[in-house]
Amino acid sequence: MNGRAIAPAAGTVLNALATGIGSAFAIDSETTASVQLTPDGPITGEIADAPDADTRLIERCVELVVERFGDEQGGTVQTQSEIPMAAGLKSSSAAANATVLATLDALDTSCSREDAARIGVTAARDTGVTVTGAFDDASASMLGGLTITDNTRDELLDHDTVDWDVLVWTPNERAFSTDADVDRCKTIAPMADLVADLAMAGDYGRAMTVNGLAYCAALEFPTDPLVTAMPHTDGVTVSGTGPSFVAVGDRSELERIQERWSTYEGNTWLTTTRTDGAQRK
Ligand SMILES: Nc1ncnc2c1ncn2[C@@H]1O[C@H](COP(=O)(O)OP(=O)(O)OP(=O)(O)O)[C@@H](O)[C@H]1O
Ligand SMILES: O=C(O)C1=C[C@@H](O)[C@@H](O)[C@H](O)C1
Repeated sequence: MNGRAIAPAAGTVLNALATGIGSAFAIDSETTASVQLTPDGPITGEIADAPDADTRLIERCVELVVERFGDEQGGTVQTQSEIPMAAGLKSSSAAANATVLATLDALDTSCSREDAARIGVTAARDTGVTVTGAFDDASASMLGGLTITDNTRDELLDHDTVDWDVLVWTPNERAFSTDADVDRCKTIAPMADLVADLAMAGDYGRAMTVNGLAYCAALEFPTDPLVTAMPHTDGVTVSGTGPSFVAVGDRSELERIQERWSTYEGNTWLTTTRTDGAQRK
């Protein structure tokens, strides 16, 4: 009873910490989960190249799928990831989605992709790795493309296919979502409402940039990456609760910004959006 699945990372259009409404888009960097189920026994997890990292999220994902679709199986789950952990690129959503699909694969069963994402969101809430549940990130990673969600009800408000080049800057430091100052984020709710209106109207680039200005102020991230990129890109923002930044736009313009962002410490890389989402392998 073995299963395997992959799920992509995502970048932010609208961070949901202020109002519960969020929006994210899948990008081409992924996490692989492998699950081996046994007739009984405990469920244990392992994260490749991160022996000290917290494995409770992926263990809870296996547990929830077994509770709903299995027969008290135990087993093991391993993740291997290209996505830097706690860097704002939705590593937790990708790990949860890949693990849920790999467990369904091992049980030789299935459910709708939206429901599979909701199981991962429940696991994230149960293990305390999220503030709102992050159904925005989970749905973008699971479905591919761009999603807009109401995280207070785990409801999909919109799903769109986007085909963008994406520039990412990932500084060396890490920022766990649950360490973010949620009260400060709530003070920028009027700007989050504006971002939601822009995103619902399909004006994703401007939505991202307003999100970036508001959340860099609230979470005290630098605004220089935004100001540098703004004249040359369609949209730029701090992603999630940071510290990564993402910009979208014309490839040759992004290459110019890449030169500027490469002077910052950390890793700057060009990628694309992903329309295919999470998949069994
Ligand atoms: N590859 C992975 N395998 C297993 N668990 C992971 C993996 N990546 C992240 N996690 C879990 O997610 C937690 C980090 O979640 P967090 O939301 O802070 O990061 P993120 O999803 O990268 O950030 P953001 O939500 O801002 O994009 C880790 O402590 C770990 O429990
Ligand atoms: O933990 C959370 O609830 C979230 C974390 C970030 O990724 C945000 O971008 C997301 O909107 C919500």
